[in-house]
Amino acid sequence: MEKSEEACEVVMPLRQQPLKQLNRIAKTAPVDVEFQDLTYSVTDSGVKGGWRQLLRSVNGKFRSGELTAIMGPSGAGKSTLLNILAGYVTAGVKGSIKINGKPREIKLFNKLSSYIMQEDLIQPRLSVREAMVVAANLKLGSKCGHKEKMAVVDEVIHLLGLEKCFDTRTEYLSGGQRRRLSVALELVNNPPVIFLDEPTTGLDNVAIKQCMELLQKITRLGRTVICTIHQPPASLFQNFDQVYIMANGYCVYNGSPSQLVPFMSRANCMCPSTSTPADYIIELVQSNPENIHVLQMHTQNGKLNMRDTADKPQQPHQIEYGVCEIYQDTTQTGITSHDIEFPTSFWSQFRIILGRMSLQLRRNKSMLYIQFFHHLISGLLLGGIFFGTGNDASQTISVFKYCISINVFFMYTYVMVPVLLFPLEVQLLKREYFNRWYSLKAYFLATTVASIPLLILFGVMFNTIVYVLAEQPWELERYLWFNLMGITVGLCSQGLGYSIGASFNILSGSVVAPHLLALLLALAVYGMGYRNSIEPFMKVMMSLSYLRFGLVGFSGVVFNNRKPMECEDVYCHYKDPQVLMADMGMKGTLPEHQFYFILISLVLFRVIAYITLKYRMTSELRNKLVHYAAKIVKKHNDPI
Ligand SMILES: Nc1ncnc2c1ncn2[C@@H]1O[C@H](COP(=O)(O)OP(=O)(O)OP(=O)(O)O)[C@@H](O)[C@H]1O
Repeated sequence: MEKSEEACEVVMPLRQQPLKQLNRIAKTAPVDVEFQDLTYSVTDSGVKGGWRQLLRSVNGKFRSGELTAIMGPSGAGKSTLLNILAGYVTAGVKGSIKINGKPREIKLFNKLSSYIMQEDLIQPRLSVREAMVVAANLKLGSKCGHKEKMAVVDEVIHLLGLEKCFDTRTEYLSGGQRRRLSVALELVNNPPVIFLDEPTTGLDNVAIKQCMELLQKITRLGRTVICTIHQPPASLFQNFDQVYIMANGYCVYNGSPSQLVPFMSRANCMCPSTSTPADYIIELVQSNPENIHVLQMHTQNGKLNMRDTADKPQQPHQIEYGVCEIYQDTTQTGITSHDIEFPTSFWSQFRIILGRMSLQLRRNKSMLYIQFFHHLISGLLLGGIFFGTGNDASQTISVFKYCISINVFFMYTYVMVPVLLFPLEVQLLKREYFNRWYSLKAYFLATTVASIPLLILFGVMFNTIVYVLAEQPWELERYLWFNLMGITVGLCSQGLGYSIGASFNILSGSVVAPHLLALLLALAVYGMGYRNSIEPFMKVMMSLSYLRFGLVGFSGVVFNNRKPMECEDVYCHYKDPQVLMADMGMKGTLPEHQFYFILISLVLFRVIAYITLKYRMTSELRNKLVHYAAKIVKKHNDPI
């Protein structure tokens, strides 16, 4: 940090220098994005026919080395067009999208482009430097050495004016700094195409100006920069190389900002000298739908491009790269799976993500304290309630309730944490996964592994407290099995929590989870006390509840292979705990078997969570399923 500040003082600030590092890592040719007759509809029960057209046969071409703004009033279809061009939405789209004149290969295109979403989704509890280093490690791969990566990080940080907050934690950044960091994170691998959804929203005028300057700088690297913008300040309108104005799913202007006034004159919509052209055209299309029709006819729905010069040739000095590896890939027919791989290997991705998660976990002090005290206090309370019952024959039923309570503790604790926290994590994952930082498998494995040490640490602490306070037998094997049961029930519950957290938002998840847990708990204790008279159907149902295995497992650990308990009364019915095991329908059960069944549930829940995540992340798959489902429903509803 000090070093970079020193350097800034004595030499020309880096942001004024040519961007050597970024230029050096750019191995891709410039990319032009062209679209023709792009139409997109969604199901909407509120409109006639059940379908709503969001894009209506729009056309256009966004060139490399140019900063293009997609503008228009709210609801015009700007974000929809951006999502489609970026490949975020694919199903239900008609028309063609070409990359350098060739049909777009979505997976290869994702490798060429970065999408910066409207919400600044940035990993918390990392400094700007750490967040950038993680991005560089994941996005630049092993072909680039550590020194080169750091040089790129330095250059991007200075380019975006983030040097002052190099060591600031991301959660303490201002709105403008967060926005710049979102751009910086995606810029480290210098992608040829950058999409930005509303990059100026929520920024003040100075920040908007800085943001525009930044986008222009990136454009000068030969990048294709496409952003949506609601209504730019008049002073900045002319800074765009191309503007694409939309209204009600149509294109009403496509061309250079300077050509907008002559264009409106030709369409008999003279712009008064008191209005700025950008504001005026938006007012026009908002005030009267007929104007949309007139303007879209004049621009042939985007086919005509009103450029200052008919077709600006690429400025050779801007593009300094000779080798066009990825471009060649995109135009080759024999695409190998290697072409669409991630920049780093699976294990490197896993290692980097795990490192980041561990650091974030360590820094989340309040969460650590809460978990520590939750386990400690719960352990003391539960141990206090069942104090000294472990070998008391008059309390055998209490010991069984003790097993239920421990099971319930592990269940609620480890289900509810991911239910409440994972939906936020999914939002962050969305940005990084869509921009191809890493594979979902590497992320999911890292998430699973990162949570294990704390679960073991706190789980063993809780178990030891309740074991000692309840005065369970001092036998190492029994104590180890007791811990193993608790930890597997905890891990299994965590898997269930991930499945719920990956499927629902926080609100829905916190309603669904307790209902589901109540059901699993009811199945776990169903028929206890009725010996073996449980109906076969209910036996099958009970086998669906991992809590049943947990309960039987804990009971087996506590009651199996022990001498008769001490009885101080005249008669103790459950002096031999096996009598209770028989009454509860658990006689002859071995904790090992219960442990295996819990393991199966554990794997099952993780697989469900992974598939759900994959479904949520892969917009293509999700959109296709929704699209086909809607088509089937429509078919059935249509009168023959
Ligand atoms: N999945 C959907 N189902 C139904 N309508 C949708 C869907 N997605 C978008 N829309 C509608 O399509 C229209 C265009 O949406 P879009 O988000 O592209 O607008 P926009 O121009 O980006 O607006 P803003 O500037 O307010 O963000 C809006 O009227 C929106 O309500």
